[in-house]
Amino acid sequence: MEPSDDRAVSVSKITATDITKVYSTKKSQFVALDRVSFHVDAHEFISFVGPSGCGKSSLLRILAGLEPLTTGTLSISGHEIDGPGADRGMVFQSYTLFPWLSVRENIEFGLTLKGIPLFEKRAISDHFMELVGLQKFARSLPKELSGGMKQRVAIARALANNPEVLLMDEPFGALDPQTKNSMQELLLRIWEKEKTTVVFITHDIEEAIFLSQRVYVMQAHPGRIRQEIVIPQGLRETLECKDTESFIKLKKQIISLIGDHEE
Ligand SMILES: Nc1ncnc2c1ncn2[C@@H]1O[C@H](COP(=O)(O)OP(=O)(O)OP(=O)(O)O)[C@@H](O)[C@H]1O
Repeated sequence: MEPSDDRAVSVSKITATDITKVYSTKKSQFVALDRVSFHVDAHEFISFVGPSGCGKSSLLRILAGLEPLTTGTLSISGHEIDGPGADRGMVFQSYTLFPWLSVRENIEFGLTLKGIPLFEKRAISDHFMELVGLQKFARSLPKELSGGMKQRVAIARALANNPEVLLMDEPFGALDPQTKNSMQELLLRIWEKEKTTVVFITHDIEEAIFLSQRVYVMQAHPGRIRQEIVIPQGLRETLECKDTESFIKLKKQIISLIGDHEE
């Protein structure tokens, strides 16, 4: 189930050291993130969970280069992040497809901007449409798709640009439970196949345990990392694993970690 990733020889893809984020207004300052340090190795799937307001989205926006950090350092493959870049693909909760473009055109959007030749573009979009099971919908417009299908296009579009890291902010948060489950299985399959490095943000503790190799549990006021939880290998084989004793035990452990700090 795990990709052939020997942690002994793996290199940190993302290194964050003592990141602080302070939002300033004319009258006040608000510390959203306080000395947050973490690392993500190449090909790892990492999640951040925590109560509302703990700074999860701020952290992802900083990783995406959409928001500057206040102090600290943050690098991807040794290069400091100083703005958005093609090395990072993003998938948000809200559907961000271009409504006037077909599924194929949405997936090819970044490739068109890069001037990739047509035959190469077609091969890449074919591969990713197949990966997310949307070959039959190549010509459909986003308005003709369900929420789950739109997110599959968003994932395919992000991956088509061959990013070093895939950043996902509650991508399945708006989906019904059944669709959410099938999207989680699909994402896990894609991750195993493509060996993408993924940073995933979610409120859903089950989702984080099911998808991730490690989970960073955050606390709020100010936003800090409370604990790093390593998910045991072999725990997350199929969706049924969510009903096993060890899965439920881990879930309770994370809930109590978050709960302790919400009082
Ligand atoms: N642009 C901003 N200006 C001022 N404060 C902000 C800004 N963006 C976020 N904050 C504050 O920073 C804190 C962290 O916000 P953030 O959205 O990162 O948390 P979150 O963990 O993603 O929350 P949620 O799970 O509810 O989405 C919150 O208290 C929020 O009000």
